[in-house]
Amino acid sequence: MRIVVKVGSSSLSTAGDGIDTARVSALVNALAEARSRGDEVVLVSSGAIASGIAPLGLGQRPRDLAAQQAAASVGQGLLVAHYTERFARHGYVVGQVLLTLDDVTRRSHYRNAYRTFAKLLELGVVPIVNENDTVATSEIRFGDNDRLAALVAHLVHADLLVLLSDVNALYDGDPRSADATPITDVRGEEDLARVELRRPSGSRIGTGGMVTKVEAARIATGAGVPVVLTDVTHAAEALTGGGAGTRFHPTGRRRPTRLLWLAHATEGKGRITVDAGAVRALRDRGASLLPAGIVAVDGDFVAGDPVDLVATEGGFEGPQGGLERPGGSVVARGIVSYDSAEIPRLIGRSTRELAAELGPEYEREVMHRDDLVLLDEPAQGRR
Ligand SMILES: Nc1ncnc2c1ncn2[C@@H]1O[C@H](COP(=O)(O)OP(=O)(O)O)[C@@H](O)[C@H]1O
Ligand SMILES: N[C@@H](CCC(=O)OP(=O)(O)O)C(=O)O
Repeated sequence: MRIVVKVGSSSLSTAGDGIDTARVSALVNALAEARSRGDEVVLVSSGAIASGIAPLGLGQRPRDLAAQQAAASVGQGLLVAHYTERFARHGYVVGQVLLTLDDVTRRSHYRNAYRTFAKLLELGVVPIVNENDTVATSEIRFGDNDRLAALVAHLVHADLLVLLSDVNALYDGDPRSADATPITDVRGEEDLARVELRRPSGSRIGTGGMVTKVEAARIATGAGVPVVLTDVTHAAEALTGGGAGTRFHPTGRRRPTRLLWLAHATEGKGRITVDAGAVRALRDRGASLLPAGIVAVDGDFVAGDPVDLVATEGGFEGPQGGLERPGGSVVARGIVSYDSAEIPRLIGRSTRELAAELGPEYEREVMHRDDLVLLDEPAQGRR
Protein backbone atom coordinates (compact mmCIF):
# COMPACT_ATOMS: atom_id res chain seq x y z
CA MET A 1 0.00 0.00 0.00
CA ARG A 2 1.02 3.57 -0.58
CA ILE A 3 -0.23 5.60 2.38
CA VAL A 4 -0.26 9.35 2.95
CA VAL A 5 -0.41 10.27 6.63
CA LYS A 6 -1.18 13.79 7.79
CA VAL A 7 -0.46 14.86 11.35
CA GLY A 8 -1.66 18.14 12.84
CA SER A 9 0.25 20.67 14.93
CA SER A 10 -1.90 19.99 17.98
CA SER A 11 -0.70 16.38 18.02
CA LEU A 12 2.99 17.20 17.82
CA SER A 13 3.62 20.20 19.97
CA THR A 14 2.49 22.31 22.86
CA ALA A 15 2.78 26.09 22.68
CA GLY A 16 4.92 26.38 25.82
CA ASP A 17 7.23 23.44 25.38
CA GLY A 18 7.75 23.14 21.63
CA ILE A 19 7.93 19.71 20.01
CA ASP A 20 6.47 16.87 22.04
CA THR A 21 9.23 14.33 21.43
CA ALA A 22 7.31 11.43 22.97
CA ARG A 23 4.46 11.91 20.49
CA VAL A 24 6.84 12.29 17.55
CA SER A 25 8.49 9.02 18.60
CA ALA A 26 5.17 7.21 18.89
CA LEU A 27 4.16 8.43 15.44
CA VAL A 28 7.49 7.44 13.90
CA ASN A 29 7.22 3.96 15.49
CA ALA A 30 3.85 3.46 13.79
CA LEU A 31 5.11 4.71 10.43
CA ALA A 32 8.27 2.61 10.65
CA GLU A 33 6.15 -0.46 11.37
CA ALA A 34 4.17 0.20 8.18
CA ARG A 35 7.41 0.63 6.22
CA SER A 36 8.76 -2.64 7.58
CA ARG A 37 5.60 -4.38 6.28
CA GLY A 38 6.51 -3.08 2.85
CA ASP A 39 4.10 -0.15 2.72
CA GLU A 40 5.27 3.16 1.27
CA VAL A 41 4.61 6.13 3.49
CA VAL A 42 4.42 9.86 2.77
CA LEU A 43 4.09 12.01 5.89
CA VAL A 44 2.45 15.42 5.62
CA SER A 45 3.45 17.05 8.89
CA SER A 46 2.19 20.34 10.25
CA GLY A 47 3.92 21.85 13.24
CA ALA A 48 6.56 24.15 11.75
CA ILE A 49 4.97 27.30 13.18
CA ALA A 50 4.04 25.63 16.48
CA SER A 51 7.59 24.25 16.87
CA GLY A 52 9.07 27.72 16.40
CA ILE A 53 7.01 29.32 19.18
CA ALA A 54 9.04 28.18 22.17
CA PRO A 55 12.56 28.77 20.76
CA LEU A 56 11.57 32.30 19.77
CA GLY A 57 9.94 32.95 23.16
CA LEU A 58 6.66 33.93 21.48
CA GLY A 59 4.40 32.33 24.11
CA GLN A 60 1.61 31.53 21.66
CA ARG A 61 0.93 31.06 17.96
CA PRO A 62 1.61 34.43 16.28
CA ARG A 63 -1.24 36.01 14.35
CA ASP A 64 0.65 38.10 11.82
CA LEU A 65 2.07 36.49 8.72
CA ALA A 66 5.66 37.74 9.10
CA ALA A 67 5.95 36.25 12.59
CA GLN A 68 4.36 33.00 11.38
CA GLN A 69 6.92 32.86 8.57
CA ALA A 70 9.76 33.43 11.04
CA ALA A 71 8.40 30.80 13.45
CA ALA A 72 8.04 28.32 10.57
CA SER A 73 11.61 29.00 9.48
CA VAL A 74 12.90 28.11 12.95
CA GLY A 75 10.40 25.33 13.65
CA GLN A 76 10.55 23.42 10.36
CA GLY A 77 14.26 22.68 10.76
CA LEU A 78 13.77 21.49 14.33
CA LEU A 79 10.83 19.33 13.36
CA VAL A 80 12.63 17.63 10.48
CA ALA A 81 15.72 17.15 12.67
CA HIS A 82 13.52 15.20 15.10
CA TYR A 83 11.99 13.09 12.36
CA THR A 84 15.41 12.42 10.82
CA GLU A 85 16.81 11.23 14.11
CA ARG A 86 13.79 9.11 15.07
CA PHE A 87 13.44 7.43 11.68
CA ALA A 88 17.21 6.74 11.62
CA ARG A 89 16.74 4.59 14.74
CA HIS A 90 14.56 2.32 12.59
CA GLY A 91 17.00 2.46 9.68
CA TYR A 92 14.95 4.81 7.48
CA VAL A 93 16.01 7.97 5.70
CA VAL A 94 13.66 10.94 5.44
CA GLY A 95 13.48 13.66 2.77
CA GLN A 96 11.95 17.10 3.24
CA VAL A 97 9.48 18.29 0.59
CA LEU A 98 8.23 21.86 0.97
CA LEU A 99 5.44 22.80 -1.43
CA THR A 100 3.86 26.05 -2.50
CA LEU A 101 0.59 26.41 -4.35
CA ASP A 102 2.35 27.02 -7.66
CA ASP A 103 4.17 23.69 -7.35
CA VAL A 104 0.91 21.88 -7.80
CA THR A 105 -1.05 24.14 -10.11
CA ARG A 106 1.43 24.94 -12.86
CA ARG A 107 1.72 22.15 -15.37
CA SER A 108 5.54 21.96 -15.36
CA HIS A 109 5.71 22.26 -11.56
CA TYR A 110 3.24 19.50 -10.77
CA ARG A 111 4.99 17.05 -13.07
CA ASN A 112 8.16 17.96 -11.27
CA ALA A 113 6.51 17.41 -7.87
CA TYR A 114 5.25 14.00 -9.01
CA ARG A 115 8.73 12.99 -10.21
CA THR A 116 10.24 14.08 -6.89
CA PHE A 117 7.85 11.91 -4.89
CA ALA A 118 8.23 8.96 -7.25
CA LYS A 119 12.02 9.04 -6.98
CA LEU A 120 12.05 9.45 -3.21
CA LEU A 121 9.68 6.50 -2.78
CA GLU A 122 11.67 4.39 -5.23
CA LEU A 123 14.76 5.07 -3.11
CA GLY A 124 12.95 3.95 0.04
CA VAL A 125 12.93 7.46 1.53
CA VAL A 126 10.05 8.68 3.73
CA PRO A 127 9.05 12.07 2.26
CA ILE A 128 8.05 14.60 4.93
CA VAL A 129 5.86 17.24 3.38
CA ASN A 130 4.78 20.67 4.57
CA GLU A 131 3.73 23.90 3.00
CA ASN A 132 6.69 26.21 2.43
CA ASP A 133 5.39 28.59 5.08
CA THR A 134 8.50 30.75 5.23
CA VAL A 135 8.03 32.07 1.71
CA ALA A 136 4.27 31.59 1.31
CA THR A 137 2.36 34.85 1.59
CA SER A 138 -1.36 34.96 2.32
CA GLU A 139 -1.91 35.37 -1.43
CA ILE A 140 -0.26 32.10 -2.37
CA ARG A 141 -0.95 29.88 0.63
CA PHE A 142 -2.75 26.58 0.78
CA GLY A 143 -3.44 27.63 4.34
CA ASP A 144 -4.21 24.21 5.64
CA ASN A 145 -2.35 20.95 5.49
CA ASP A 146 -5.49 18.80 5.52
CA ARG A 147 -6.25 19.87 1.99
CA LEU A 148 -2.58 19.73 1.02
CA ALA A 149 -2.53 16.11 2.26
CA ALA A 150 -5.60 15.23 0.18
CA LEU A 151 -3.98 16.70 -2.91
CA VAL A 152 -0.68 14.93 -2.19
CA ALA A 153 -2.60 11.64 -1.72
CA HIS A 154 -4.03 12.08 -5.19
CA LEU A 155 -0.74 13.24 -6.69
CA VAL A 156 1.18 10.17 -5.47
CA HIS A 157 -1.74 7.81 -6.28
CA ALA A 158 -2.12 6.78 -2.65
CA ASP A 159 -4.25 3.81 -1.60
CA LEU A 160 -5.17 5.42 1.71
CA LEU A 161 -5.08 8.82 3.41
CA VAL A 162 -4.81 8.84 7.22
CA LEU A 163 -5.61 12.12 8.99
CA LEU A 164 -4.21 12.14 12.53
CA SER A 165 -5.46 14.75 14.94
CA ASP A 166 -5.93 15.28 18.68
CA VAL A 167 -9.45 13.88 18.51
CA ASN A 168 -10.10 10.16 17.86
CA ALA A 169 -12.96 10.57 15.36
CA LEU A 170 -15.36 12.95 13.75
CA TYR A 171 -18.20 13.60 16.19
CA ASP A 172 -21.68 14.85 15.48
CA GLY A 173 -21.05 17.79 17.84
CA ASP A 174 -18.37 19.30 20.05
CA PRO A 175 -16.32 16.23 21.12
CA ARG A 176 -15.92 17.67 24.63
CA SER A 177 -19.64 17.59 25.27
CA ALA A 178 -21.05 14.42 26.87
CA ASP A 179 -23.80 13.82 24.30
CA ALA A 180 -21.56 14.00 21.21
CA THR A 181 -21.26 10.65 19.47
CA PRO A 182 -18.51 9.50 17.11
CA ILE A 183 -19.33 8.81 13.47
CA THR A 184 -17.73 5.59 12.31
CA ASP A 185 -18.48 5.70 8.57
CA VAL A 186 -19.12 8.44 6.05
CA ARG A 187 -20.39 7.21 2.68
CA GLY A 188 -21.76 10.46 1.35
CA GLU A 189 -23.01 13.93 2.20
CA GLU A 190 -26.07 12.52 3.96
CA ASP A 191 -23.82 11.12 6.70
CA LEU A 192 -22.45 14.61 7.31
CA ALA A 193 -25.80 16.37 7.44
CA ARG A 194 -26.16 16.21 11.23
CA VAL A 195 -22.48 16.97 11.99
CA GLU A 196 -21.70 20.23 13.68
CA LEU A 197 -18.30 21.50 12.54
CA ARG A 198 -16.58 24.23 14.44
CA ARG A 199 -13.24 25.84 13.88
CA PRO A 200 -11.00 25.86 16.94
CA SER A 201 -10.69 29.13 18.83
CA GLY A 202 -7.82 31.51 17.96
CA SER A 203 -5.68 30.53 20.92
CA ARG A 204 -5.41 26.91 19.82
CA ILE A 205 -2.40 25.38 18.13
CA GLY A 206 -4.27 23.66 15.28
CA THR A 207 -5.80 25.75 12.52
CA GLY A 208 -8.81 24.40 10.70
CA GLY A 209 -10.61 22.10 13.13
CA MET A 210 -12.85 19.50 11.52
CA VAL A 211 -13.96 21.84 8.75
CA THR A 212 -10.72 21.42 6.83
CA LYS A 213 -10.52 17.69 7.61
CA VAL A 214 -13.98 17.02 6.24
CA GLU A 215 -13.14 19.12 3.19
CA ALA A 216 -9.90 17.15 2.72
CA ALA A 217 -11.84 13.89 3.06
CA ARG A 218 -14.28 15.10 0.40
CA ILE A 219 -11.44 15.88 -2.01
CA ALA A 220 -9.70 12.54 -1.43
CA THR A 221 -12.79 10.31 -1.49
CA GLY A 222 -14.14 12.21 -4.50
CA ALA A 223 -10.92 11.23 -6.26
CA GLY A 224 -11.20 7.59 -5.18
CA VAL A 225 -8.89 7.60 -2.15
CA PRO A 226 -10.35 6.25 1.14
CA VAL A 227 -9.68 8.29 4.29
CA VAL A 228 -9.36 7.35 7.97
CA LEU A 229 -9.56 10.08 10.60
CA THR A 230 -8.30 9.25 14.10
CA ASP A 231 -5.82 10.40 16.73
CA VAL A 232 -2.10 9.78 16.94
CA THR A 233 -2.41 7.06 19.57
CA HIS A 234 -4.37 4.97 17.03
CA ALA A 235 -1.92 5.61 14.18
CA ALA A 236 -0.62 2.02 14.00
CA GLU A 237 -4.09 0.47 13.52
CA ALA A 238 -5.17 3.24 11.15
CA LEU A 239 -2.21 2.46 8.90
CA THR A 240 -3.55 -1.06 8.45
CA GLY A 241 -6.92 0.44 7.49
CA GLY A 242 -8.52 -0.69 10.78
CA GLY A 243 -8.92 0.52 14.36
CA ALA A 244 -10.94 3.32 15.89
CA GLY A 245 -11.90 6.49 14.06
CA THR A 246 -14.02 7.69 11.17
CA ARG A 247 -13.83 6.00 7.80
CA PHE A 248 -14.66 8.09 4.71
CA HIS A 249 -15.43 5.77 1.81
CA PRO A 250 -14.52 6.64 -1.80
CA THR A 251 -17.34 8.44 -3.59
CA GLY A 252 -15.78 9.11 -6.97
CA ARG A 253 -13.34 7.91 -9.56
CA ARG A 254 -9.80 9.16 -9.98
CA ARG A 255 -9.44 12.24 -12.12
CA PRO A 256 -6.35 13.38 -14.03
CA THR A 257 -4.11 14.75 -11.32
CA ARG A 258 -3.66 18.30 -12.44
CA LEU A 259 -7.35 18.93 -12.82
CA LEU A 260 -7.88 18.02 -9.18
CA TRP A 261 -5.30 20.60 -8.17
CA LEU A 262 -7.00 23.10 -10.37
CA ALA A 263 -10.39 22.51 -8.82
CA HIS A 264 -9.37 22.44 -5.19
CA ALA A 265 -5.99 24.04 -4.66
CA THR A 266 -6.48 27.24 -6.57
CA GLU A 267 -8.84 30.09 -6.73
CA GLY A 268 -9.42 31.99 -9.93
CA LYS A 269 -7.22 35.05 -10.39
CA GLY A 270 -10.02 36.55 -12.44
CA ARG A 271 -13.34 35.76 -14.08
CA ILE A 272 -14.35 35.29 -17.67
CA THR A 273 -18.07 35.40 -18.31
CA VAL A 274 -19.20 33.08 -21.09
CA ASP A 275 -22.49 32.69 -22.93
CA ALA A 276 -24.82 29.70 -22.79
CA GLY A 277 -23.50 28.27 -26.07
CA ALA A 278 -19.96 28.26 -24.73
CA VAL A 279 -21.04 26.52 -21.51
CA ARG A 280 -22.79 23.83 -23.55
CA ALA A 281 -19.74 23.37 -25.77
CA LEU A 282 -17.44 23.00 -22.77
CA ARG A 283 -19.75 20.70 -20.88
CA ASP A 284 -21.31 18.57 -23.60
CA ARG A 285 -18.58 18.45 -26.21
CA GLY A 286 -15.49 18.86 -24.02
CA ALA A 287 -14.54 21.80 -26.22
CA SER A 288 -11.89 24.45 -25.55
CA LEU A 289 -12.97 28.00 -24.77
CA LEU A 290 -12.79 30.28 -27.81
CA PRO A 291 -13.08 34.09 -27.86
CA ALA A 292 -16.47 33.85 -29.61
CA GLY A 293 -18.18 32.58 -26.44
CA ILE A 294 -16.81 35.28 -24.14
CA VAL A 295 -19.07 38.03 -22.92
CA ALA A 296 -16.92 39.85 -20.36
CA VAL A 297 -13.64 39.69 -18.47
CA ASP A 298 -12.90 40.81 -14.91
CA GLY A 299 -9.71 40.89 -12.87
CA ASP A 300 -6.04 41.27 -13.50
CA PHE A 301 -4.32 38.06 -14.61
CA VAL A 302 -1.60 36.87 -16.94
CA ALA A 303 -1.41 33.92 -19.32
CA GLY A 304 -0.86 30.76 -17.24
CA ASP A 305 -3.02 31.88 -14.31
CA PRO A 306 -6.07 29.93 -13.12
CA VAL A 307 -9.24 31.80 -14.04
CA ASP A 308 -12.91 31.08 -13.29
CA LEU A 309 -15.49 30.74 -16.05
CA VAL A 310 -18.82 32.21 -15.09
CA ALA A 311 -22.16 31.59 -16.81
CA THR A 312 -23.92 34.69 -18.08
CA GLU A 313 -26.76 36.39 -16.28
CA GLY A 314 -29.73 34.08 -16.62
CA GLY A 315 -27.70 30.87 -16.45
CA PHE A 316 -27.89 28.14 -19.03
CA GLU A 317 -30.36 25.44 -19.91
CA GLY A 318 -30.05 21.91 -18.61
CA PRO A 319 -30.93 18.80 -20.64
CA GLN A 320 -34.59 19.06 -19.61
CA GLY A 321 -34.80 22.68 -20.64
CA GLY A 322 -34.90 24.19 -17.12
CA LEU A 323 -32.19 26.44 -15.74
CA GLU A 324 -29.39 24.25 -14.42
CA ARG A 325 -27.37 26.92 -12.68
CA PRO A 326 -28.29 30.43 -11.69
CA GLY A 327 -26.62 33.17 -13.71
CA GLY A 328 -23.28 34.35 -12.38
CA SER A 329 -22.20 30.97 -10.99
CA VAL A 330 -18.74 29.55 -11.61
CA VAL A 331 -19.06 26.63 -14.02
CA ALA A 332 -15.41 25.82 -14.70
CA ARG A 333 -11.86 26.78 -13.86
CA GLY A 334 -8.92 26.64 -16.22
CA ILE A 335 -5.49 27.91 -17.09
CA VAL A 336 -5.89 30.91 -19.36
CA SER A 337 -3.62 31.45 -22.35
CA TYR A 338 -4.03 35.25 -22.66
CA ASP A 339 -3.37 38.15 -20.28
CA SER A 340 -6.54 39.87 -19.04
CA ALA A 341 -5.56 43.06 -20.89
CA GLU A 342 -5.57 41.24 -24.24
CA ILE A 343 -9.00 39.67 -23.96
CA PRO A 344 -11.42 42.64 -24.44
CA ARG A 345 -10.51 43.08 -28.10
CA LEU A 346 -11.02 39.35 -28.74
CA ILE A 347 -14.49 39.15 -27.22
CA GLY A 348 -17.19 37.62 -29.39
CA ARG A 349 -14.91 37.22 -32.43
CA SER A 350 -14.00 34.11 -34.39
CA THR A 351 -10.44 32.79 -34.21
CA ARG A 352 -10.22 32.90 -38.01
CA GLU A 353 -11.08 36.59 -38.06
CA LEU A 354 -8.60 37.31 -35.26
CA ALA A 355 -5.81 35.37 -36.95
CA ALA A 356 -6.37 37.25 -40.22
CA GLU A 357 -6.37 40.61 -38.48
CA LEU A 358 -3.82 40.21 -35.69
CA GLY A 359 -1.60 37.29 -36.71
CA PRO A 360 -1.59 33.48 -36.48
CA GLU A 361 -0.86 33.40 -32.72
CA TYR A 362 -4.38 34.77 -32.16
CA GLU A 363 -5.87 31.58 -33.50
CA ARG A 364 -5.26 29.87 -30.16
CA GLU A 365 -7.98 29.03 -27.64
CA VAL A 366 -8.47 31.23 -24.60
CA MET A 367 -8.51 28.06 -22.50
CA HIS A 368 -7.50 24.67 -23.82
CA ARG A 369 -9.81 21.77 -22.93
CA ASP A 370 -6.90 19.89 -21.31
CA ASP A 371 -6.31 22.81 -18.97
CA LEU A 372 -9.88 23.16 -17.85
CA VAL A 373 -12.01 21.48 -15.21
CA LEU A 374 -15.79 21.67 -14.94
CA LEU A 375 -16.84 22.34 -11.38
CA ASP A 376 -19.62 20.06 -10.24
CA GLU A 377 -20.25 22.16 -7.15
CA PRO A 378 -19.75 25.83 -6.32
CA ALA A 379 -16.01 26.58 -6.52
CA GLN A 380 -14.03 25.63 -3.45
CA GLY A 381 -11.56 28.48 -3.17
CA ARG A 382 -8.77 28.86 -0.70
CA ARG A 383 -9.59 30.16 2.71
N1 LIG B 1 -17.57 17.64 14.98
C1 LIG B 1 -16.33 17.57 15.49
N2 LIG B 1 -15.77 16.35 15.75
C2 LIG B 1 -14.53 16.24 16.23
N3 LIG B 1 -13.74 17.32 16.52
C3 LIG B 1 -14.22 18.56 16.29
C4 LIG B 1 -15.54 18.75 15.77
N4 LIG B 1 -15.75 20.08 15.62
C5 LIG B 1 -14.62 20.70 16.04
N5 LIG B 1 -13.68 19.80 16.45
C6 LIG B 1 -12.34 20.16 16.96
O1 LIG B 1 -11.34 20.02 15.95
C7 LIG B 1 -10.09 19.84 16.62
C8 LIG B 1 -9.05 19.30 15.66
O2 LIG B 1 -8.71 20.29 14.71
P1 LIG B 1 -7.27 21.04 14.72
O3 LIG B 1 -7.00 21.56 16.08
O4 LIG B 1 -7.23 21.95 13.56
O5 LIG B 1 -6.34 19.77 14.51
P2 LIG B 1 -4.97 19.51 13.77
O6 LIG B 1 -3.91 20.31 14.43
O7 LIG B 1 -4.84 18.02 14.03
O8 LIG B 1 -5.15 19.82 12.31
C9 LIG B 1 -10.42 18.93 17.74
O9 LIG B 1 -9.54 19.05 18.82
C10 LIG B 1 -11.86 19.29 18.12
O10 LIG B 1 -11.92 20.05 19.31
N1 LIG C 1 2.08 24.60 7.59
C1 LIG C 1 1.69 24.93 8.97
C2 LIG C 1 0.49 24.14 9.42
C3 LIG C 1 -0.83 24.51 8.80
C4 LIG C 1 -1.94 23.57 9.29
O1 LIG C 1 -2.80 23.16 8.53
O2 LIG C 1 -1.92 23.19 10.62
P1 LIG C 1 -2.84 22.03 11.28
O3 LIG C 1 -4.26 22.49 11.32
O4 LIG C 1 -2.26 21.84 12.64
O5 LIG C 1 -2.67 20.80 10.45
C5 LIG C 1 2.83 24.59 9.94
O6 LIG C 1 3.61 23.66 9.66
O7 LIG C 1 2.91 25.22 10.98
